[in-house]
Amino acid sequence: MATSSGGGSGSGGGGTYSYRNGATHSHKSSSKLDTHTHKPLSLNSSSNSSSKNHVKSKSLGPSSTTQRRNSTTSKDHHPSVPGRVRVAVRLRPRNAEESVADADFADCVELQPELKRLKLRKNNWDADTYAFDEVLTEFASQKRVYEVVARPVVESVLDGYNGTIMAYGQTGTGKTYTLGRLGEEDTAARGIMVRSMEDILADVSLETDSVSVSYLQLYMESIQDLLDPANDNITIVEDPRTGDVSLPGASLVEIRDQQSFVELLRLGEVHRFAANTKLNTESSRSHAILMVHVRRSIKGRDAGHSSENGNHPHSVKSLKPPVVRKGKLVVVDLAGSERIDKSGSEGHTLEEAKSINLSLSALGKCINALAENSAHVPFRDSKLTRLLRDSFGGTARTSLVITIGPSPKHRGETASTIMFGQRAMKVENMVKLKEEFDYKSLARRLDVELDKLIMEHERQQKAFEDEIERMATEAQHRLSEAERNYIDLLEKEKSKYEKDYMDSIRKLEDQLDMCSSCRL
Ligand SMILES: Nc1ncnc2c1ncn2[C@@H]1O[C@H](COP(=O)(O)OP(=O)(O)OP(=O)(O)O)[C@@H](O)[C@H]1O
Repeated sequence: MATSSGGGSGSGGGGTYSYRNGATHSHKSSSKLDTHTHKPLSLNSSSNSSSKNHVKSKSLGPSSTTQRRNSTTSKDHHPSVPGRVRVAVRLRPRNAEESVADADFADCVELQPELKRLKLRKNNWDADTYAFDEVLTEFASQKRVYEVVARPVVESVLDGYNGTIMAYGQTGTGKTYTLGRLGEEDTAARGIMVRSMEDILADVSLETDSVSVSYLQLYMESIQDLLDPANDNITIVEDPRTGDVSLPGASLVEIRDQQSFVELLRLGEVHRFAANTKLNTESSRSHAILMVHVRRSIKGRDAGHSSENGNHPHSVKSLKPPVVRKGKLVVVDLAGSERIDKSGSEGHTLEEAKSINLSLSALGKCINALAENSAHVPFRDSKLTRLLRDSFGGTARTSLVITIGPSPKHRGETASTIMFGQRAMKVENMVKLKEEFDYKSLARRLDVELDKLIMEHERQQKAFEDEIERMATEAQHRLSEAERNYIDLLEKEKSKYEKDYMDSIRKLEDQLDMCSSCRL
């Protein structure tokens, strides 16, 4: 797993990376700030070591669609640019229950969005302050949340990178609201999944590119297909050479329009609900994972159309396969992060809680290891981390939104969510462009080329045969005409000789007559 500890000289755009609609932002963010001095304080010894290693992340590449369309330069050696995991915190508004129960109490957090800081109240007079990449208040619209949390990741997926958007937080704090809302009655409520697909479909060309999705649930260390519920024990396959993670057993549905994607999400939700009812559990106890595979062919680099450009079809260039960029977007709605001791679980619920705990703590351990640049990152400890291996801290661009509630009753959970987000901010990714030659499409193109050549050959053969036939017919005509002319000529000659002969006979007869009369 490649992590970057120095340099920070990323290519593709230059400048310090910031969310698109935010100000340029330097990363002192993996730190708790002293409330009074606002000086960064270390969280623990590990943060010391990591902060030594921490460098400012450079731009993750062109962010606008226009720039993206123009950035199709040849990159045969997949270049890597570093990019830190971006972490946004989102506060859910008080719900009805909290409005009544906590009426006399201040919220446990105070947000300072313009400073991108959050204050976690310890008591009435003291608070810890934390910096995040983005601080989203209870008034933040779904559109804004999409723009700051997800759009940069979606854009990099369209550029051929892997990207991950995760929501982490206690049950009921708005993870599903943030990621999974379909927004059918109220389009303004559309969540990150729906908005991501809108942007993807708006940017790809369905003639040359393809978009396909898998939708899964990870429950008690077993991966279930939300698009095909009978398929409930999917295995994870890791490519030892590239490190790519795939789920060959999962349904992969090609998406051609937004409506069919929304239908698919709805179907997934129905299956998720049914599966969880059968298992006597709640959806919040499983992780929901949406995988979107975007495969794009790179225009302007496809040398295969040389014949169309007026060049010779057999030029060497036509043997260069077209380039495809493959991006994978993984959107993970993590299970509720509450601790076992607090949930007071027993029996099956305890096992379930342990399983969630196992996967979330494995995720936490991987985050710690990545943040500390450890040689070993324990990805293999859980299915969740195995699944995210190529999407988190590795070769992917990652955005994490941590969701919190305002209630002082859940201060402990809120604090632990904040700590999780703080650690994730230290994870440096080494982003890799996933670009490869498309040999299959080259073979297809060569087949088409061959068919064209065969047709052309057949056409020329036929034209040649037609020409031979035409010439033979013409020769035949000429021969017949010559024959006719010759016969005419012979006839004329014959008539002439016959006439001359008759004339000579007549002359001789006349002469003979004259001699006979003289002799008499
Ligand atoms: N930002 C928000 N604005 C308005 N309502 C919200 C917001 N976030 C969450 N809610 C509401 O809070 C409730 C819980 O949200 P949600 O189900 O998304 O939480 P969750 O974190 O996904 O929970 P679980 O872990 O149980 O799945 C829902 O009724 C949701 O509509």
